[in-house]
This record gives sequence, C-alpha cells and structure tokens, in this order.
Amino acid sequence: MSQFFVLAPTSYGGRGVFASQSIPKDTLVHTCPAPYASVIYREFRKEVCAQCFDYSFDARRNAWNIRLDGFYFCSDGCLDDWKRENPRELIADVVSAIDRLTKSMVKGKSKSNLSDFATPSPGPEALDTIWGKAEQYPIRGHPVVFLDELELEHARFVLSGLIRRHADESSNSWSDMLELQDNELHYIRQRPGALSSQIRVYIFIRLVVREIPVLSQYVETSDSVRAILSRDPGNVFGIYETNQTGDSEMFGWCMYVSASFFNHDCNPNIRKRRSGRAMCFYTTRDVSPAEELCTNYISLEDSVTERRQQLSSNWYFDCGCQRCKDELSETG
Ligand SMILES: C[S@@+](CC[C@H](N)C(=O)[O-])C[C@H]1O[C@@H](n2cnc3c(N)ncnc32)[C@H](O)[C@@H]1O
Repeated sequence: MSQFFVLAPTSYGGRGVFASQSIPKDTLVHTCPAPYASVIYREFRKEVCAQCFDYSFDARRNAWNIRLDGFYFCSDGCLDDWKRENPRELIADVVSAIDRLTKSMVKGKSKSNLSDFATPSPGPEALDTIWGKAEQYPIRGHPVVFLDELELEHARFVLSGLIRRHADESSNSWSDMLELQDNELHYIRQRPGALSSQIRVYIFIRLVVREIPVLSQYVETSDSVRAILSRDPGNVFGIYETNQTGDSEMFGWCMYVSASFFNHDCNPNIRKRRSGRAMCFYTTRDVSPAEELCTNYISLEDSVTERRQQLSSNWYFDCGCQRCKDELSETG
C-alpha cells in the first residue's frame, strides 16, 4: 500500500493503518489524488472550482471564472484537467436530466406514494425487502419524486460515483470503493426518515438515467446506489477552504477511498490537508514502527463527553482511543 504503512486489523474498530518504519514529524505519508465521488453544494457551485475545489469567485471583477456545461473553474489548467479526467458528454447528459426533472418536481406530490418504504429500526432482512420494493416502484406514469435540497445533493453525489464507476470500468476502483466500511444499518437506525430519503434518492436516480444506458445498467437493482449511500456516512470528508480558519464554510463533500482507512484518535499523530483535489496526510510528530497512524474526525478541544457524543451521533462509533480512556477514568 505504501512505503510508510500497512493496513491491519485493530483491537477496537475494524482495520487501521500502522507505520511500517520510523517516520519523522512533518512527513507526507499519504496522498489520495482524487475523490471517487463528490458534490459541491448548489449555493457554492458557481463560486468553487469544480476541479480543485478552491473558492474561485473573482469578487474584484464581480465575475464568474471559466464555465463549461454548468461547471465553473478557476483556471484554464483546471478546466483542461477536468476535461481530461471526466467523461464530459455523459456528465452533460446527467446534468441536463437532473435540471429537467428538478423543474417538474411538484412539492409534496409523490412523497405519499412512497410512504410504505418507511419502517422504524429495520434489520438487514427488512432493509433488503424494502430496497427490493423500491426496485419495483414504477417510475413511468408517476409524478417526479420530490427531493429536498439535501436529497438532491445526495443524488448528485451518488451519480458522480456511478459516472466514475463507468469511466474507470477497466480498473479496480469500484471494488476498492466497496472495501470501505459499510455503515448502512447504524445510519438508518440512528436517523428516522433516512431510509425513505435514500429510497427517494434511488428512485430519482432511476429517472435521471433512464435514457442513459451506460448508467441505467447500474440502477436496475439498487445494489450500486445502496453501496455508495451506505459508505457515505462515516467515510466522507467535508470540502473546506484549504487555508481553513475557525469559521470556514463547508462547500460540499467527497469520498476519498484510500484516505478512509485512517482511524480517529483524540490525540492524533497525523493531520489531513486538502491540496486541490488531493487529500494529503502528514505526521504531526515522530512516529515509531508499528504505531497506528490516526487522524482526527472532529475538533479536539471539546470535553471527552462532547467528543464521544459527536463521534457516536455523526460517526456511529464509541471512541476507543487512549485519551478518551484516560479522561473517562479521571472523570470517574
Ligand atoms: C473512516 S473508517 C476508518 C477505517 C475503518 N476502521 C475500516 O476498517 O474501514 C471509520 C470507522 O473506523 C472505526 N473507528 C475509527 N476510529 C475509531 C476509534 N477511535 N474508536 C473506535 N472505532 C473507530 C469506526 O468503526 C468508524 O466507523
């Protein structure tokens, strides 16, 4: 995997990343060059470069930067990189299908047709049955399923993953993505309404791709959409400005596959830094061989109770780090 580390099981939380040698402070130990799937929130789409995710609105000229097919770029270099790395015509077809369908959504309509998908605290079998029903839901002859703003962002995120799957068909990138931890049950059990929301997203995606055969093959069953949706919670990274200040805004979110194996520690020894499209990890102190390399998923300034609460409700795990153990024993 890397000259610096190996992936191995931990005693407390699935797999982790362990140093395979001594690593000095401030070493770049890993770069994940690009996300597998990503979305920039609608309100930032004209202001954030679609390629390098930098805030690129030119306020001095009060003008948008370079534009192509509804995407905005900070430079010709970013535009060229984007054209080289992405299937432009396919993306344009998806964007125009989303725009068309969004215009014909009628608020409140069709939500009621989907009420039989709601169920409290389902087990794995109940989930399979519900998703099976969603696959049979007739999309023709019904009003377009209504998605709220965040559901639309989820649909865009999943579609970016399906487009990536198609574009990278000759590589192992889809099977690599499937290696990420699946958090479906935790997420759905903790968030009432999450399952019916995911089903609406799936049905909307079926509508988006119904005239796009290279993508419609991936939604005949719900497996691929479900695979992305169930790896989104607990694995994705927010897109923030690179020179992050305390009050920096989140522009959207990304799924970085090889960057998602670092566990959390409330006393981490690596830090992440986005560099354009890439996510980079640096050591924050000297690391010994066999030490686990851990980053932090949350702010480290909060109390042990607050940190554990955040990790439990937003990341779906009870933190097993040494700092939590020490502070919990101090607080009794
Ligand atoms: C982004 S993944 C990290 C890689 C993961 N361990 C795996 O095997 O794919 C986040 C998940 O790792 C586990 N995890 C990470 N940090 C942890 C910690 N400090 N305590 C307990 N579990 C942790 C949790 O299951 C969490 O949902």
